[in-house]
Amino acid sequence: MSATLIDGKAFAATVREKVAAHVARLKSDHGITPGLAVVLVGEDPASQVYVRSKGRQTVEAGMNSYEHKLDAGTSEADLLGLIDRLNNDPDVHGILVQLPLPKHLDEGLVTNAIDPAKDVDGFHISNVGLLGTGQKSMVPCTPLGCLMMLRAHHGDLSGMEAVVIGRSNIVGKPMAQLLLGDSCTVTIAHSRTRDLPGVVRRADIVVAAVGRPQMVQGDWIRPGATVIDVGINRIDAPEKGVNEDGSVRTRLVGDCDFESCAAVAGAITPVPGGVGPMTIACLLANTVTACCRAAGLPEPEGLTA
Ligand SMILES: NC(=O)C1=CN([C@@H]2O[C@H](COP(=O)(O)OP(=O)(O)OC[C@H]3O[C@@H](n4cnc5c(N)ncnc54)[C@H](OP(=O)(O)O)[C@@H]3O)[C@@H](O)[C@H]2O)C=CC1
Ligand SMILES: Nc1nc(=O)c2c([nH]1)NC[C@@H]1CN(c3ccc(C(=O)N[C@@H](CCC(=O)O)C(=O)O)cc3)C=[N+]21
Repeated sequence: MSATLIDGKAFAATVREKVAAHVARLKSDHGITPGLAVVLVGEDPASQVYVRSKGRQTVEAGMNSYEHKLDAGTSEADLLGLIDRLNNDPDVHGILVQLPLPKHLDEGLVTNAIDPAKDVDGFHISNVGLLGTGQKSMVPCTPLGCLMMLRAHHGDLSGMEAVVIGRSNIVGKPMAQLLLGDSCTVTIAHSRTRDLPGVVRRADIVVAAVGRPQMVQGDWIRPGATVIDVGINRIDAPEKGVNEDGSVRTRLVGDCDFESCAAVAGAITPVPGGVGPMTIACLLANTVTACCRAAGLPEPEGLTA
């Protein structure tokens, strides 16, 4: 491997320290404790892991964590009722509804029911529109975490060729907006893109958000490019043996083939320990930002886009 490893886990720890320091000041100087409400509908095991992790890190940063676990059959009206209560609760500064939701619930409707000022995911159409027009908004956590790592690694990004693979509303599109905001020349690739390897070879910055394990190959990467791997994919790892119940053990991999990409890239994020921990750190950062805006206080520096 010749690439520099961008250590998202370590970077996330520094973001959380900044958040904790700001939270301590809000408490001591203003008597305000930021609060984050996380709503989980159903029992998806991966979602339960993330929600637990979010709750623990929220408390570790000195903030209040409110977890709402609803059963998988919860009606849309009940969920909207909860969101309405959270919107009107002055102790709650950030609201996150864990996605995906069970099929009978309309994700768009639910997301847009959240008060945009408390929308720490940045998924509300108002925040999407503000980001798209270069105005102050709540910025989606995963792309924000990627941007922070890119800025820390490169300094100024202006004029760089960036290729984002994936056009989802939660990762690909907001990532492209942020890179454009930093004056990159941005290409968004997706499943209909012709000659994806050829498109990716142009890039100084590659952000892979596809959901296909180890798809991006080393020979797609321009030598020296920076590779940000957003993918979180669980694959069978028979080399790790079997669980007690006889099922095969698994491991996490990204959307990039780490070995071959790291041999060519200038810098690369690992999976795990890359974008994932930064996503949660940015969620905490957004909660503090939302709290400061609500209180009319100055926002922490370096924690928004
Ligand atoms: N680290 C973190 O914190 C987070 C990680 N993730 C991970 O990031 C990945 C992407 O997530 P998300 O954006 O929600 O996924 P989506 O499934 O919503 O979007 C995937 C995108 O990849 C494109 N795509 C699929 N197959 C190909 C292909 N063969 N070639 C080129 N493009 C392709 C799709 O194109 P099209 O639109 O044409 O179908 C789509 O735009 C997943 O692995 C997810 O687990 C997600 C959120 C947070
Ligand atoms: N409303 C909403 N907002 C989200 O931000 C959101 C969501 N729904 N639904 C699911 C996705 C996924 N996501 C991750 C967060 C942290 C890690 C993370 O910390 N991953 C660790 C590994 C964790 C493990 O071992 O499973 C790592 O990459 O090192 C991963 C994925 C947030 N998401």
